[in-house]
Amino acid sequence: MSHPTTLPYGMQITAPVTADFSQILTREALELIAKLHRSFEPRRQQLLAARAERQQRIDAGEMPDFLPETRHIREGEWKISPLPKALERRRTEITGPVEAKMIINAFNSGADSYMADFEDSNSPKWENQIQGQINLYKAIRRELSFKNDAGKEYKLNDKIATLQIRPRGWHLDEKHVLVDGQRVSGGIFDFALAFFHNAKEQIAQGAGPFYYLPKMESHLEARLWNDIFIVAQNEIGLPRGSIKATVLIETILATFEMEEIIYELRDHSAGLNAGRWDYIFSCIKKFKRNTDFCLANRGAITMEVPFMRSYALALVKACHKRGAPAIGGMSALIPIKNDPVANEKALAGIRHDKTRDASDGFDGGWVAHPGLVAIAAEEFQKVLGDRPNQWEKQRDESFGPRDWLNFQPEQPITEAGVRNNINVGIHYLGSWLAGNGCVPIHNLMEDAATAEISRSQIWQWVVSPKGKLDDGRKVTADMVRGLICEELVKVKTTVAESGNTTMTYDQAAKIFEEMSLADNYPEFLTLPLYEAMV
Ligand SMILES: CC(=O)SCCNC(=O)CCNC(=O)[C@H](O)C(C)(C)COP(=O)(O)OP(=O)(O)OC[C@H]1O[C@@H](n2cnc3c(N)ncnc32)[C@H](O)[C@@H]1OP(=O)(O)O
Ligand SMILES: O=CC(=O)O
Ligand SMILES: [Mg+2]
Repeated sequence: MSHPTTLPYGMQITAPVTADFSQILTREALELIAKLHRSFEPRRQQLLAARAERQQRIDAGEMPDFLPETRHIREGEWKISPLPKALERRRTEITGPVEAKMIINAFNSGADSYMADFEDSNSPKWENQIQGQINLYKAIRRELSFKNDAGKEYKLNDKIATLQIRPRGWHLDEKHVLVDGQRVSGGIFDFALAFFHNAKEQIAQGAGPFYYLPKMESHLEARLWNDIFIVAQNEIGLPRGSIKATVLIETILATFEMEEIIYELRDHSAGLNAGRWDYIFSCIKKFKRNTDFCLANRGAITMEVPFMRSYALALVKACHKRGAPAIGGMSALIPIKNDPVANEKALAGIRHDKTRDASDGFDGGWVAHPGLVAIAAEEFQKVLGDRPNQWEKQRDESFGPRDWLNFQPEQPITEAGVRNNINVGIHYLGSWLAGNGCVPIHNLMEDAATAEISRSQIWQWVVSPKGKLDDGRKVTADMVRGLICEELVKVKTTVAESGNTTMTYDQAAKIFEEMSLADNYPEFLTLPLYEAMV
């Protein structure tokens, strides 16, 4: 293992640092990571411990509600700091993993914004993380190009989307980088590298540095990011408020603290996004021990069921009250090749999703694929016309626990639904272990968040007395084990037919079984997966 860079005092890197990688892993950038680690790691650990303690209280029957101690924030008059022009128009935001071709395609897609993803759609192999940083560094400087095996060349257009970057969540470490013998936070690592190398260049270009912050469960977790931003800006000599960040509301607990989260980040806030897939996962995870709680097949949990709809509307309300953008989430539908009828249906589904979000007051929404940008743009255009956004649209409903904790529907749960969760879960885990964090499966986009739903539903259907199929059979561990064997064969056949190796799929099935049948529900799928990853 070579280390072209002299490492800061107390730092170790346990993965290869090639000559290419050392362009990003520079001494100065690593100093920032070490500084942020020493300043904030104890707080990250306290907040993770607080999550675990709160989960124990919820397991024992406590239900979430608004915090009495932050009432003055919810009732006070305040707004976020003004946003730069580059963030005024976000009708279409494309997202995707940080590989060179996809970065170029996303920037060129015609979307207003591009969220480069080190999180749900990315498998955090060392090579993916560092190569992703190199790719973004080059793209920001218009130096990124790519040639595929057929010789097709990819280059950035003159007009490209505004970049936002999503680092990993608080629960994930970067296991290859240690400071004083401790692993650093994956989120701090991703943020600090991107920020250190690019923030000044982005400011010179008039757009950035902008981030997306995932999977938070409380306003105190948002305060941690805010404090990190303050130190990072100071360290490189940028004024406070140079950074702007959009928080994904994708946990049920964060819904009770939406205004507090915006408040904590108010100098750095670029609003909220409705991260629907992790949100569903979070609802299952948080109330998994409640025998009254059991959701139907994944396909039945749409944005239109009451608990999802009330959360989405409350998010628009919270944002616009505070002068902040409200960005819609992502439909898992993607264009379908070689089946025009199915493709039409998928595109109609996207149109429906974006029409609803635009009419509800969202200022824009996410798409998974360049082929969906124009449709999303058309639907927002119909509602917004010439306005870049609809921040002025105020909603006046009151939402609270009665709406957000009304977890329906509970049926149908079907054998096809059980099989689908198993099939998708194994397929996704196998791809992730092979280094690919976003996969089309059965014509839907699948990523870490959707895979979490699949394994959590299996866990819940086995444990909950309500986990019964529509034909009366109880979902049991034995039933699931049998179906895992059958679905593994199908997954391997599909993967082999698509020309990919099936090497990681037996391990994927084993991990899926452990994760969906363990007595103690594992908090995140990606935690054991990351340890298993070589
Ligand atoms: C829950 C959440 O967190 S949602 C956010 C995280 N999820 C995402 O970001 C989804 C990102 N999307 C993707 O990774 C892909 O669209 C997939 C895996 C779903 C489907 O990928 P594919 O099957 O390769 O799509 P397809 O073959 O139709 O792609 C056509 C072209 O569009 C490109 N493309 C597809 N999706 C994207 C994207 N999101 N960004 C940039 N380019 C893309 C492909 O690279 C391909 O390019 P090429 O023609 O130059 O070779
Ligand atoms: O990150 C987005 C989600 O839906 O999860
Ligand atoms: Mg998510």
